[in-house]
Amino acid sequence: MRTVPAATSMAYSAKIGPSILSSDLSRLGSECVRMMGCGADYLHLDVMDGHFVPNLTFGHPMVECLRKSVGQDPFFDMHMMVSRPEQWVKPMAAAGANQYTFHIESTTNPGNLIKEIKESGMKVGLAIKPGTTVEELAPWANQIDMALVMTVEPGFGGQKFMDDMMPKVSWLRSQFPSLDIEVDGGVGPDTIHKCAEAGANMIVSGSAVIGSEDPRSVIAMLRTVVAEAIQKRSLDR
Ligand SMILES: O=C(CO)[C@@H](O)[C@H](O)COP(=O)(O)O
Ligand SMILES: [Fe+2]
Repeated sequence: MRTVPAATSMAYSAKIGPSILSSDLSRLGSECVRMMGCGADYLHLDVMDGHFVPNLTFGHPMVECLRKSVGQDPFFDMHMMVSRPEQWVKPMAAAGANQYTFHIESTTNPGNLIKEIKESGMKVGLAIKPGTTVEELAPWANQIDMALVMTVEPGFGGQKFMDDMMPKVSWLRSQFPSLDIEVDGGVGPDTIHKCAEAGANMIVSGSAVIGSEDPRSVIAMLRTVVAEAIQKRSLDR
């Protein structure tokens, strides 16, 4: 009887999501199309409200236009760096968002928000800032689709990767072997090995991908490193 190779039993896979924050925002639609054409698995869209973080980007009207412009296919992971994330669940779902990733620091009732996001037909991501412990996220891990471990203080692209967040990723991977775990902030060819070894499988990369002359090669390199780490973990089990 044939046995199923361990590698195929892993529930998660390597996915690369460019953060379009560092692109030419006057050409957001074509930048998204360009990233998908370069092999991106999904798009990470950073929503900032000037309150939860000291920077301002865009909201659901922009997402609605983007969806019309890029079509139904690209998966939109909305990174909601906003206070009162409850208020944008329905508008984001209507605008065409696929995943609503909110910060645990921004709400007093994560359980209810998770429920509302699911009822709106979106996947749920739960993010923690560098100062938030992974134990605060853990009670919700079985109810969410993805955990986001921030590797910079949220608010700006182009910051330095924080190595000391990697124990959070390793711990989550050990406790929740099939959970999608995303890292975001300062991730690129120089830092991807640490993320991959710790157990991250969804990789947000802004300036390293967008600022590259060859985004296709950078995306492919990031995916290969993560896929190899996943393969290695599955064989070690
Ligand atoms: O959420 C954020 C910043 O708050 C990120 O998504 C960054 O925009 C990623 O950009 P790089 O750090 O990769 O340049
Ligand atoms: Fe982000």
